[in-house]
Amino acid sequence: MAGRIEDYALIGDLQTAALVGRDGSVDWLCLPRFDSAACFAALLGDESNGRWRIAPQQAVECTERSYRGDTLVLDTVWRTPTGTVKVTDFMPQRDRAPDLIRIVEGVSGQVDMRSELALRFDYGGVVPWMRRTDHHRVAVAGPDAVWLRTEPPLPMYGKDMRTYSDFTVEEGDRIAFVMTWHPSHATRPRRVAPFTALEQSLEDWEKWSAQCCYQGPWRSAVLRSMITLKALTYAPSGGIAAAATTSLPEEIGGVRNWDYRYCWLRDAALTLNALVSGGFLTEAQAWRDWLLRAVAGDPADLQIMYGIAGERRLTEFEVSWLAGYEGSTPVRVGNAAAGQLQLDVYGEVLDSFFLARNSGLRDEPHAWNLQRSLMEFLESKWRDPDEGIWEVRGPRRHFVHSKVMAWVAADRAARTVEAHPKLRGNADRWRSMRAQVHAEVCEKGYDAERNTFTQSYGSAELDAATLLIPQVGFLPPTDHRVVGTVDAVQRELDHGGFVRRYSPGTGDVDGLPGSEGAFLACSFWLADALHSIGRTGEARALFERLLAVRSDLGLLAEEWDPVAGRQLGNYPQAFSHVGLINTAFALTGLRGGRG
Ligand SMILES: OC[C@H]1O[C@H](O[C@H]2O[C@H](CO)[C@@H](O)[C@H](O)[C@H]2O)[C@H](O)[C@@H](O)[C@@H]1O
Repeated sequence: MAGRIEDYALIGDLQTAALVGRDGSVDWLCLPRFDSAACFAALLGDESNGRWRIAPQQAVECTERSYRGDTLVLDTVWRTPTGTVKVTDFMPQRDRAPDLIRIVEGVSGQVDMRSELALRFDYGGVVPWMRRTDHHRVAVAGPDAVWLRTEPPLPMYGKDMRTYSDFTVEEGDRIAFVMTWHPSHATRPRRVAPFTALEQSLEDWEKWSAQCCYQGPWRSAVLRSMITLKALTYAPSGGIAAAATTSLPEEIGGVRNWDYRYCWLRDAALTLNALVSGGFLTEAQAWRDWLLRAVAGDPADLQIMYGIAGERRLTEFEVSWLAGYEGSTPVRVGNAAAGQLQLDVYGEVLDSFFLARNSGLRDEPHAWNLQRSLMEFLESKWRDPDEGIWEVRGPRRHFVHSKVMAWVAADRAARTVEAHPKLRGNADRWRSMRAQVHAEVCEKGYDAERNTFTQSYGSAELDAATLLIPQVGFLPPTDHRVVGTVDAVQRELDHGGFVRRYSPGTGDVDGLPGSEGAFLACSFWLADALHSIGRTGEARALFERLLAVRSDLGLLAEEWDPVAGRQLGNYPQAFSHVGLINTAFALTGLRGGRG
């Protein structure tokens, strides 16, 4: 059975990522990309759906684990009655084939170890054909091939369609297991030198992390979140995945299980803002280039999300042979939300361009042309109902947050032309749209009796996304409607000291049965809003509560269940880590990720 979500560590090579449990088992890995089929899918089923465990023969869970310094190299340590052993897991940043390297090191005494590899391609459904070739085991099924070897060579044996190796390590021993994926039709992959690759990986990550400009009291939490965001970036294209997994449930046993291994313009724009705030401009440049390629064409064809290389078709289907995380079905691959209209995305994208420009990112003429086309499209669409930031599968509505973000788009476009007169654009028209949106939201999206903005026009429901109103500059934090909204969200969307995004249990809010946990990004937004209205003590207390629910390695899923005291939803999730970074910046008195 899979562990708790927060029991998993993330390792990755900037093209894909693996989740490693406290028991030494890699239970999730998609090869060769984040969104490829998984060859280890025990996370969403059981051991028979593929995993790779290396651990002492006697011990179950490790005694300690940590990332080495400011890197994505994971050390897992077992202290056993006979000795201590360490397993170091990492994926070298890739030139060609992806490698997963696991180095077993004897620390003291002697420990009997076992490696048990069960490869199951196509999301745990396909058992490969295994063969031996000079010091390698090779697993082949359809388009996939995986090569396994050790350095120095160790005997391996096959049993029950798994590959085992039993061995003993003594103090000073170092044995490297190297698993390499490549297309089955290609010639054998080049050999990676595992010990050199380890040194190189440590150096690459330390060098990258050293650029982080945040120097406040929460530096280690901020940097771990930055590293996690970087790990979710698909280096060849600059696309950013929303999370490393599919179908980790928002409710244990429930149906709210979605595939997040894609690039949402919203999540990516917010991620980019956080990276820019942290001093990482190269990623901003890469994502802007990704975006220009992905959305090239008619702005009417803009999707709210794409594949990590810019693919448009993300057809959703259910993986019937996987039993789901703790029985949470269906397991979904693909995401039908790709076909939705979500008006806030335009505001997110224009805001992130605005921030990038103000942060010194090189300007490209076609980047401005793209923003102009997006504005033209939005000018004709902002009055329409949409599916909104929460991607509800019920009927379209006039979501307040969507309209506020349409205001942001018009505001940033007008201000860009004001600041850069050489850029062509009809600032008068955008200023006029900005004024119209503002007036409409304040008239139709605000409930004067309860002194709060609502989820959609005319609705009594609340929405934590309206906490962003002061952050994006729609109204000043001192405005009584902002303060009233903060109070109302605290009163009505509180979930064990954290915040729900809306009330899923009441009425037909999102078209889905069941409930969900507190939404971590929204909880960070409440901390930001509290701080902005001068209630910094409450903001800090909430922020500290949020830091406390991170995993021992500093990772966050999408949601938190305050009753069961466990994380929920896809993992690790960029949205949550972006929230952490922005709140840390705000509470430190530094600029956050908004224009
Ligand atoms: O719960 C309903 C929706 O959940 C997913 O969307 C959420 O995740 C996205 C990626 O992080 C985020 O951009 C969005 O705001 C969230 O609501 C799922 O992808 C949707 O299909 C689903 O309707």
